[in-house]
Amino acid sequence: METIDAINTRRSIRKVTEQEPSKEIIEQILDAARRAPNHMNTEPWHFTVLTGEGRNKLGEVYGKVNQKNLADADQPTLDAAFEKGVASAKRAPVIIVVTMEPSDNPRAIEIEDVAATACAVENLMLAAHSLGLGSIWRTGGAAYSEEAKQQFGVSENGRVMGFVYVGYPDLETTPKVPERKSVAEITEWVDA
Ligand SMILES: Cc1cc2nc3c(=O)[nH]c(=O)nc-3n(C[C@H](O)[C@H](O)[C@H](O)COP(=O)(O)O)c2cc1C
Repeated sequence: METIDAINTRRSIRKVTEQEPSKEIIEQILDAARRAPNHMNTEPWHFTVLTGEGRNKLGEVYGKVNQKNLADADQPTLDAAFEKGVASAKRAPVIIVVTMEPSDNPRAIEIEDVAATACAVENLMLAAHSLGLGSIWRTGGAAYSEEAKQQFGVSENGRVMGFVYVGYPDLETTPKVPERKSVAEITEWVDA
């Protein structure tokens, strides 16, 4: 697939089949991720690939965050909220937890490390699409929780950037193309 076609046709894929992509194909998309631009070559990204029961690591985070939002609930309600979280982390056969540690180079700027990691995620998603996989970047409150930082070994200054769900698209559900502003609406040309 041409790069321009991959960019123009990628969609966030919310529904995928249970078929687990091979380790080789996941390594291929991670290889694309690590080629993203990054100022001062800080390479601030890290990827934790969850498959099978490994997805419970994220499920536990979702579960605990669900429970935190239920002040004064009884035990059965708390248990159900936890189980709902565990089930949420089974929505794709592979989930890639993307974390970022800011560089210790005193000249590095944190937002640039965040930007570089976001570029890596886009590379990853475009590579996935070009190889026939579907993906979606998910965050929600869980990504910004202390529980997630602890679970995935992120330092105080680091960040959980999100959870990229990967699998083979369930072809019965065609994602809607979100409306986008035209190039003219978002662009100003200055030539004098
Ligand atoms: C930083 C970030 C976080 C996102 N978090 C979520 C999320 O938590 N849940 C979700 O359904 N989609 C999430 N998305 C996907 C967007 O909803 C999606 O990109 C947007 O609707 C445009 O659709 P497209 O990716 O198909 O072009 C996220 C996207 C980004 C960039």
